[in-house]
Order: sequence, then structure tokens, then C-alpha cells
Amino acid sequence: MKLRFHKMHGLGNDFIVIDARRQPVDLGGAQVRALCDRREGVGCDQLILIEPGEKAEVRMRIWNPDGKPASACGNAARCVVSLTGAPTIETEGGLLTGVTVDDMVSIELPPPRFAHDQIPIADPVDTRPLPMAWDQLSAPDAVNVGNPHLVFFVDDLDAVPLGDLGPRIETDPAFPDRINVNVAEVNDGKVRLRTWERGAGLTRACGTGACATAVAAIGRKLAISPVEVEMDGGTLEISWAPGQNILMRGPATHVFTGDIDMDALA
Ligand SMILES: N[C@H](CCC[C@H](N)C(=O)O)C(=O)O
Repeated sequence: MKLRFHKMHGLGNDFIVIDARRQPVDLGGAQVRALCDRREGVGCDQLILIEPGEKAEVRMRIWNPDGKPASACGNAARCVVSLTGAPTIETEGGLLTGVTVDDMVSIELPPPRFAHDQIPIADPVDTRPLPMAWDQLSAPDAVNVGNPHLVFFVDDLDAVPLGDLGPRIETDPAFPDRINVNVAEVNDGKVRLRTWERGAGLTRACGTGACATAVAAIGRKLAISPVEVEMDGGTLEISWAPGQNILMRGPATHVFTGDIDMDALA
């Protein structure tokens, strides 16, 4: 059985996008893992399924390469708006609005949440900052922007072994749903960010990670909105004020369209 897909990315955070608005597509965890595999499948940071929306024009479902579902994906949301022109997207993490202007896509996300049970964090603890440490990373902000994020601020981003600390923090029992791990360095209000993504590992950019990090930096008065968040794959502009929605602006790139032979998948 052939399955048509779009290969897209937002600042190098790459996606398989399957448009299932005309005919339903049902993928199991093993098929998701096989599709996301960079050698035996197509390869991606997340797999995205577009379906008809109930509360919005389209519904976006997200899976990480580990085969587990995710509730939000900022870079992919820009790709879905760019591909479909849909002004509203329904996700498990909330209702998004989007618009493309001059090749840049702006996405509005619901207000961030900070309470321990909204992240979620198992115990009733402060979240800004969270009184926990893993080696040299300590006292992060915990922010839910539709999915769960920790944001650590450090003086030297390049000195942080995120490939080692990321999986340890992601899978810490303190986080019942696991968590995305962001480490940021702020100089003169400009943010540089690297992210270890839950279920995906190190990525070249993370849209929701950039949103969570900008929210934390503004909250700590380390930066003023709109915040330029620079990642390995490029820069996003994030705007936010306490109690408000989050606005993320950046590119979305369509690379190619292809057909998957589902019977050939491992
Ligand atoms: N790449 C995505 C984040 C995916 C988050 C996913 N790893 C999760 O489990 O929440 C983004 O641009 O926001």
C-alpha cells in the first residue's frame, strides 16, 4: 500500500507530514518508528498526521521517533499552516492559530502554564525555579506550552554535555510524562538555545522549546519581548507577556513529496 507524504522542516527540525484529510490513516507505534528511522525509513524528528478538525479547520497529531505521541510541535505547526493554509489547528496541547506573511509563518499558542500538576511534575513543588539539579544543571523553570519543558540558564552553553544529561533528565521519575530539556545562554537579551527533545534527542531547533525558553527568560527579566531565540538550525522570534498567548514567528520549508511502500517497512 502506497502512502503519500511531504518531507518538511522548520529550521532543520524535520518532519514526515501525512495529509489524511481525505482518507483516514491509522499508524501503530512500530510503523511510526519504522517511518522515522533515518536508514530503513524516511527519517524525521517527528511524524505529523493532518486530519479534519472538529474545533479547528485541521487537527494535527504528532509522534516522536520512539513511537510515542506528543501533544505539541511548534516547528511542525508552521509547516502545517504553510502546507494547508489552515488558519486554525487543533492539537492535544491546545488550539493554535496561524498565518503566512512574506514566507514567514506566525503561530499563536495558548498561554503557558506553570503549576506542578500542569507540567506535569509528580510532587507539589515550585516550578519557577524547580528546586532540582542534575550535575552542573540546576534550578530550571518548568513550563508547559502545550507540551512539557524544562529551561536551564547557563553561562557557557557549549560546555554543557546535553547528549549525556538530556536523557537522564528526560526520563527522571519526577516527570510522569517525561520532559523536553532546554539549555540556554542569554547575552544582552539575546537567547542561544539547545534542546534535548523528549522521545527524539538532540534536534537542530525546537519551536515549543524556543517558546518555553523565551517565556522563562522574560519571566526572569533576562530578555524583553519579542525575543530572538537562536538555535543550531536558525532563529525564531517569540513574543509574550504574562497572562497572554505566545506568538512564534519563523520559516517552514517543503523539501519534497514522496510515496512510502508501507509493505516494505520493517
Ligand atoms: N520539535 C517540536 C517539539 C517536539 C516536542 C516533542 N519532542 C515532545 O515530546 O513534546 C517543536 O518544534 O516544538
